[in-house]
Amino acid sequence: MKQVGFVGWRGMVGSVLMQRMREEEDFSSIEPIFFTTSQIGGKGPDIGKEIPLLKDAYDIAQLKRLDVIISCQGGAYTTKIFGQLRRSGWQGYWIDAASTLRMEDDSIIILDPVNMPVIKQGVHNGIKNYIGGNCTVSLMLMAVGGLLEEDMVEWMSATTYQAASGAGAQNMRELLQQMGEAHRAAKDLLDDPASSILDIDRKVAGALRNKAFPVENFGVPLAGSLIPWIDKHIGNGQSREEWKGQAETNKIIGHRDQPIPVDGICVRVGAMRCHSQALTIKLKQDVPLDEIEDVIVQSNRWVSVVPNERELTTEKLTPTAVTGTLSIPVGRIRKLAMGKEYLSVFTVGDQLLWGAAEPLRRMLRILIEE
Ligand SMILES: NC(=O)C1=CN([C@@H]2O[C@H](COP(=O)(O)OP(=O)(O)OC[C@H]3O[C@@H](n4cnc5c(N)ncnc54)[C@H](OP(=O)(O)O)[C@@H]3O)[C@@H](O)[C@H]2O)C=CC1
Ligand SMILES: N[C@@H](CC(=O)OP(=O)(O)O)C(=O)O
Repeated sequence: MKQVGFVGWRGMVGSVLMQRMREEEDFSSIEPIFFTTSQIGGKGPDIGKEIPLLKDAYDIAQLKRLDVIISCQGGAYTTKIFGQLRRSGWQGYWIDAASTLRMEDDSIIILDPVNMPVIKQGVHNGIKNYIGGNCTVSLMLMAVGGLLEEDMVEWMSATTYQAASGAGAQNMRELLQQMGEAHRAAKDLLDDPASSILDIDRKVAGALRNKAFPVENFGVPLAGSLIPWIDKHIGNGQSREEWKGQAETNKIIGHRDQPIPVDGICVRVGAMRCHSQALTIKLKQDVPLDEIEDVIVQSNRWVSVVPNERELTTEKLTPTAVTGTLSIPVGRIRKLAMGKEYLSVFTVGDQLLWGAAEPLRRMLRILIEE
């Protein structure tokens, strides 16, 4: 059995990974060893079988014994440990949720329902580093990867509606605190059916702008508002999250020589853990909508088409409907007024599942079944 080390298993992404691995009984075919940066000698997670106590995630000698390491610990850990480990001669497989190594030539971005041939070729060629993609990119490709695979797309533009979870566990908590504060400010007026809605609105706006409003993690209010910037500025007016759209998409599908343009605006909204995206797709030619829908639904078994009707859309194409599931609904599919090659699509996906943990556990399976 392969010895597999887990670092970052108790964080938010790591916990979702543990849950999925238990559900899929992945632990039965490996010898798991759990690591920590802060609780050496403590107890690991309950995985339904005996495991050793937690080992030091900075102990290169321990890490060197492993066949595979899965890290959900974050980029700082990868930056500190990965180079040392490789320089020490370690030849094992490194599977990582962090973005640090994604664009390196000796790594593959993993999203097997979309790029299994690229992954298989990588394993065959001796590539040892397999990195989960950016959540927005992975969810977009789970939704419309079929159109790219069929070479139907000239360019794509995404406007995203990204959940608080993408910014971390503390940010999810802060969003809820902000919601509570906004409600508290208006509660007395809300309880009075005769109160004026404009008075309620004024109270809420006052609370959001108050210096005491909890913004330690987001920096500004998200509840009752939105934030049209995610991650750093890369210097050309684009945010790093927006840059990843084209860079990672083309690497995932293996199109690095003639990249398909992908660009747009990434926006944080007050959803908990589902990212949504409105995509404008310029097709290479006019294709009827029923053919487009066929290509989308046939591309993987998690994607589904929601008919472009009001009731079905509001019921099925929302973060509330999708959260905690692997479903990738795609809806609002229609041609835009700009012309028959201009397609509009809306999609929703759980950013902790397909956007983070699921590609990692599936990559481990691929390696074990090799
Ligand atoms: N959040 C996201 O949506 C995505 C994140 N990623 C990547 O995954 C990395 C990890 O993200 P995320 O899971 O959100 O990070 P977390 O902050 O939830 O967890 C990271 C580590 O913090 C330590 N930690 C300290 N206090 C606690 C606590 N109270 N509860 C749990 N863990 C604690 C744990 O390490 P220890 O046990 O060693 O103390 C844990 O492994 C990111 O840095 C990013 O690179 C990738 C895609 C999406
Ligand atoms: N940046 C994403 C989450 C994330 O972790 O992305 P990446 O894995 O590319 O750093 C978000 O905020 O929603």
